[in-house]
Amino acid sequence: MLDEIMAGVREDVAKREALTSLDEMRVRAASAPPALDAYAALARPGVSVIAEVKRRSPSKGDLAAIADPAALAADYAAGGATWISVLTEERRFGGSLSDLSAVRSAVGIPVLRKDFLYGDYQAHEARAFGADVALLIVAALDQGTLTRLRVLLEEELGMTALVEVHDEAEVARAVDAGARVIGVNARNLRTLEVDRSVFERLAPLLPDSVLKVAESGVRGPDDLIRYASAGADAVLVGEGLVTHESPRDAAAALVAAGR
Ligand SMILES: O=C(O)c1ccccc1NCC(=O)[C@H](O)[C@H](O)COP(=O)(O)O
Repeated sequence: MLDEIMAGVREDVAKREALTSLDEMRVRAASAPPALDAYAALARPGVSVIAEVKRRSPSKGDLAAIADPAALAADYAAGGATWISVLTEERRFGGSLSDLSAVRSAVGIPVLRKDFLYGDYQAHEARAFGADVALLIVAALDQGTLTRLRVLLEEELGMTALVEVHDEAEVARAVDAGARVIGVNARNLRTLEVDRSVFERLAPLLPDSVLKVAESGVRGPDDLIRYASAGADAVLVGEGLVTHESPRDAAAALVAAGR
């Protein structure tokens, strides 16, 4: 699944880079307003909620017809979310960079670009379109690229890197790359099944200094409480919010449970 997604992402990035060069994207990133301190926002007491703008997914197909991603993000922020996550991958998730910039304009809290980054172009693009955080998936990157992109995002672009792992070996690689925020994704990339016990297994391996994000499988407050008792500092929630009749109320209920 990951290889198929990456192949499509590479084709799409090549098309965008043919229109706007890396040099031009660097200039756009450098002229964007400074990134918000997403790390500090997540480090506050309690379990934070990262609320995701997610239209569809490989595992579930269409999830929600999101006509106005900015309005959805504003609802999440009003519900007390700490970050907004925006899926920008187009082919499998129906996202876009337009969604990212619309959300950026609508909220004053940190915004995560959730995509399949493999190179400098996408990192500069994330910053140029207003992201404060970008996802790095360990399984998609060799160690040199993982470390280089983490440094580019955090030390050059002033952003925060959310480094995503699925197993013990990837935890070691994320720590070696200097990750300060690590997300454990409970969704198996081969079977696409969600197993919340993966967080319970991997969280004890993460250094105390690292902020721990539990990704996938939060359908309501009970799931947040389960992740919290295993040491989560934050939960990242997509389907459970976008499919709710009131995403704002659903976000608020999670935020209340996380306090
Ligand atoms: O959601 C998927 O089907 C998926 C498949 C393959 C790679 C990534 C995938 N999802 C990205 C995510 O990590 C989730 O959107 C995020 O953790 C939220 O998960 P959920 O709350 O279960 O929608």
